[in-house]
This record gives sequence, C-alpha cells and structure tokens, in this order.
Amino acid sequence: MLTLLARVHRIHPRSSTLRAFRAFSNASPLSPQPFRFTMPASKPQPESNSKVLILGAGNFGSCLAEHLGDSNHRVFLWSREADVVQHFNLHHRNAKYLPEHDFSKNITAVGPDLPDGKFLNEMDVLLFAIPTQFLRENLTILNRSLHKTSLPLLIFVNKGIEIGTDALTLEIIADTCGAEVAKAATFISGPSFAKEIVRRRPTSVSVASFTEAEANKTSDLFHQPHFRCYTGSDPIGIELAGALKNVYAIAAGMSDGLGYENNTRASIITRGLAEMTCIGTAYGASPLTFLGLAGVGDLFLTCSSSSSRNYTVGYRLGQGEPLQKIIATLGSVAEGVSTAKGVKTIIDKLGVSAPIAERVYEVLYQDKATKTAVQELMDLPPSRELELPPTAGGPAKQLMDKLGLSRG
Ligand SMILES: NC(=O)c1ccc[n+]([C@@H]2O[C@H](COP(=O)([O-])OP(=O)(O)OC[C@H]3O[C@@H](n4cnc5c(N)ncnc54)[C@H](O)[C@@H]3O)[C@@H](O)[C@H]2O)c1
Ligand SMILES: O=P(O)(O)OC[C@H](O)CO
Repeated sequence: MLTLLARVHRIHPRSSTLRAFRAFSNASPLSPQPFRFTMPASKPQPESNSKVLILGAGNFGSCLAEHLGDSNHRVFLWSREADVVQHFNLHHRNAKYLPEHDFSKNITAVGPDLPDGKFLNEMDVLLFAIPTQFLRENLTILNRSLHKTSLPLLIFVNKGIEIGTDALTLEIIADTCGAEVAKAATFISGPSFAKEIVRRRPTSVSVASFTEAEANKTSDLFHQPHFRCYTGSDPIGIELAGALKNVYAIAAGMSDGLGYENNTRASIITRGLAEMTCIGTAYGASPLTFLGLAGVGDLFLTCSSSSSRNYTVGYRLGQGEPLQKIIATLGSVAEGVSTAKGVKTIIDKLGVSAPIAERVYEVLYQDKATKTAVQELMDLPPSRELELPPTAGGPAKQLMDKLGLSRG
C-alpha cells in the first residue's frame, strides 16, 4: 500500500512524507479504520420517535432540531435565553437565529434553566450545540444528574479549541463527565451551513466516535435523502479539522477583504490544508481524516463563502475594521477567533510550521496589519510542498492515555 502510494504520488521511497505515513500506520494511537475498541455504549435507541434534547438554540442547534423534528423525532430545544424559549413555543420561530424559518411542531423549546435530572435521563439523545468556550461550565452541571449506566446517545457538533487549556471537546468531556462518557461520545463535523440544512439542500457530514455502534446510531438518526453521514473512527482528527478550518477561513476572508483574487484564495485553501494535515499528524490524528468532509470539505466551504462567519470576520479585518467592532456586531459565534489562540500554543508546542495560522494569530492578537501578514507569507523562503512530521506520541497519545485507550 505504501509502495503504491509512493509510486502514484511520485514520492521517493525514503522521503520524510512516506516515512511519516509509515510511522503513522505503525505508531499512531489513532487509525482511520477500522474501529478498534470495545466501548461503553449508550442505551438502545427506539426504532423511531427518539426523544432528543438539543442544548444550544443558536443557528446550528436550531437547524439540527428542525432536521430531527422534520424526521418525526420528539425534539426539545434548550435555550439559556428566556425570550427565545417563550417566542419559540408561541410562534414556532426562533426570533434570534434563523428568524425566517418556520420550525417543525415536533419541537418544544425548554429553558432558560438547564433541564433537571429526571428530564435528562428520559432522553434517548443529548446533542450539544454550545460554543466550545461554554461547554465545560454546562457539562459540569449536567454531569451531576447523568445516569452513567444508561447513557443517552451523546452527540457534539461544536468546532473549536478551549482557550487556556487548549483542550478539544473530547478532553472537556473527559474532565467534566469522566473517561467512560468521553469514550461513548460522537462528533459530527463537515461542510454544513445551518441555513442550507433547514432548506434541505443536499449536505454530507463526517460522524466519528471511538465506538462504532455509537457512530452508526448517530448516522442512523441523522441520515436522510438530503443529508448523508459518513462514519469514521478518528474523533480527534475530525475535531481538530473542524476547529482548524475556522482559522484558515479567517485567512481566506482577509485575503478577499484586501482585494486579492482567486489565485490567492486557492493558495490559502491548499496551503491551509497542508498546515492542517501537518498539525493533525503531529498531534497524533490520521492525516487521511484531513482529506475528508470534516477536513478539506469544510475548509473549502468556509474559505469560499460569505455565509461563513469566520470568513466574514477575516473579510471585515481585510477591509480595515477593528476586531472588537466585528465581534460586537457579528450577532453569532465565530469559533476561529478564540481557536486561533489554542492553535498558536499547539503549533509552538509541537514545533510544526504553520505560517498562515501564525499570521492569523498575529493579526487577531498582536495588531499585525492584514496586508503585512500576506506580504510576510509571500516573502517566506521557497520550501518543499508537503513534509509530514513524525507521529509518535503527541497530544492524542496523552488524551488516549487519559481515556484508557492506548495500545498496551
Ligand atoms: N452555524 C453553523 O452553520 C454551524 C455548522 C456546524 C457547526 N457549528 C458549530 O456549532 C457551534 C454553535 O454554533 P452556532 O452557529 O449555533 O452559534 P450561534 O452563535 O448561532 O449560537 C450560539 C448559542 O450558544 C448559546 N450560548 C452562549 N453562551 C452560552 C453559555 N454560556 N452556555 C450555554 N449556551 C450559550 C447562545 O445562547 C446561542 O444559543 C459552534 O461551535 C459552531 O462552530 C455551526
Ligand atoms: O459560519 P462558520 O464559519 O462558523 O461555519 C459554519 C460551519 O462550520 C460550516 O460547516
């Protein structure tokens, strides 16, 4: 397989890229396939009419509530905003997010307090659509009433890295709810604008979990003729891909905002993918995950559309607006802004070269002018196009140790 890979891609058999692939297949704690672990599973799902609690009634939580309500599940949508709850139950509309959309009658809004233990444990599915920076505080509270012997199916859709800890969601779950809960968690990522899903535009996503049964249950729950799910066993990889693409979407937006054209954006997308793959590989994720929907799929989407909030932040920065004003008026979360901090720490720690991500960090947090950032990237000395770093160890290994999943 590796010899074939070398022949097809004209890679020298002793090249560092091939060595990295070889090292990955031998030493990485994660493998893109097959599923290797026997895991704690959630309680059996009903054939139909699952009871689903969606935590977070922003654009994405509301859109996924609609998707599941529309396929005849009984959906409860938790919002921390009392006016959103009240308005939703009266009008079947979310006044703040996706305000044009008429929502399914199968959805009931709940809140603003977090649901109590009795309600929580009656659910078949808990889906978290809360921005990454607020997940820990909510999981800490919910964990107190979660029955660990009869877990609901647990699904996470946020795309970010926690400020201060540089933790991925898997680690936040392990810290707040324990390793057994983290091992049963499932992650959805990929190119999926909320406003297109509610209009039933054909969409495909990656679904990953350490547990095959949980990934399959999530896929079964979501799969529709207009919504395809592709399962995988690299949750760390799809989490990293989803978080990283937001940083590169800011870079692509900056370039467009500065008035650069298609060549520049294509360079940012392609070099961004190379950086994401190197960071992911050094972290201990599978490089192949970055070629999937959660990787290049979502990168391409968010780097090339003004529907992306992260792209919009970059675009407005490129046009000369100050960051604080952009954040104050965006009306919705752009995870790339906070994630750029975690990415900077991770690349420094891992010693990975990621010049685009570094420049995004410097523009956001060190007052570097967007034009200077682009010029500095263009002034870099010529380099090899792709050199994957070694994969042994890395934060994924530490996370797998924490979950009790490392190879003996
Ligand atoms: N919008 C999309 O198309 C899309 C697609 C895929 C993934 N995502 C991801 O989903 C996550 C949520 O994004 P979104 O688009 O729904 O964001 P949003 O800005 O539309 O909504 C954010 C939601 O978080 C809630 N919130 C804010 N502070 C909170 C707190 N302390 N505790 C609990 N809830 C709090 C808000 O009330 C709101 O309901 C993000 O990680 C995003 O990257 C979004
Ligand atoms: O609007 P963005 O930039 O947060 O992107 C939303 C989703 O992540 C697209 O898949």
